[in-house]
Amino acid sequence: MTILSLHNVSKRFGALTVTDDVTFDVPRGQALGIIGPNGAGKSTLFNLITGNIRADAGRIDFLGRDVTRDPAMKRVQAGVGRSFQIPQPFEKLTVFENLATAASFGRRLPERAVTAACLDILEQTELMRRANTPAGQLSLLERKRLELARAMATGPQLLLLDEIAGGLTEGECQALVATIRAIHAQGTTIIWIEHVLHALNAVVERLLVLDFGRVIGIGEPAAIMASKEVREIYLGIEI
Ligand SMILES: Nc1ncnc2c1ncn2[C@@H]1O[C@H](COP(=O)(O)OP(=O)(O)OP(=O)(O)O)[C@@H](O)[C@H]1O
Repeated sequence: MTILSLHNVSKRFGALTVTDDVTFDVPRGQALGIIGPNGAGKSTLFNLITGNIRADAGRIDFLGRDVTRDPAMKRVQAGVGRSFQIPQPFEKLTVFENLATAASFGRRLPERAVTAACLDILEQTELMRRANTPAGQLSLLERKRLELARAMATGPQLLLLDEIAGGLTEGECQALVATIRAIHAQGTTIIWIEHVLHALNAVVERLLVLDFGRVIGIGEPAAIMASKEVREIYLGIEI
């Protein structure tokens, strides 16, 4: 079953076409990676899927329903969860309070259920021992974990991760990858934008390549990375 479909979606900022006639499907349960040079339009694609910006043309279906005109809040409640490239926690709130805020925003749950859901996510994201620490005191890896946890707290069926591995050491990156793999193994569909290709390749089953807002390839990661067009874009970068 398809969880998300984009049909001929386009977006312009002034004279700049940032999303150019993008069409693709994501089957439920899949992990899809999105790669492409800086400015290719990757984050814009996420903003279109979450409803943070509106498409100029085309249609977006989520769980079989046309959500193209739905506001962001409605899409969160329908099951679209998202982490941001730059973590945006409430610095003075504790890790638990940050999660509880995200959980009550994303799901209409009674307070006890919110607490249970948050405890589950703290366990999954290895933040339990930091539950009562203000977000502002976390290490970079913990901030990334909190960003992931906040996205999970909204109860997503589709989890969008925006460059969550950036800036981590190799060891930290592997630790975060293990957590994301475990979340995926439990059935959450993931779309992950990432420049750290080996992290991406440890999780995703399919890769989409974006360049100047256009999809220039989508398919099995090894085949995509071997294609001439992709190698040209990444010329000089070790992949
Ligand atoms: N709100 C906006 N108004 C005008 N231009 C924008 C806006 N948002 C993004 N852009 C432009 O659209 C283009 C694509 O940006 P986007 O952030 O989607 O790229 P990206 O692939 O995510 O890049 P990066 O890998 O650097 O994060 C860039 O040229 C950017 O400057």
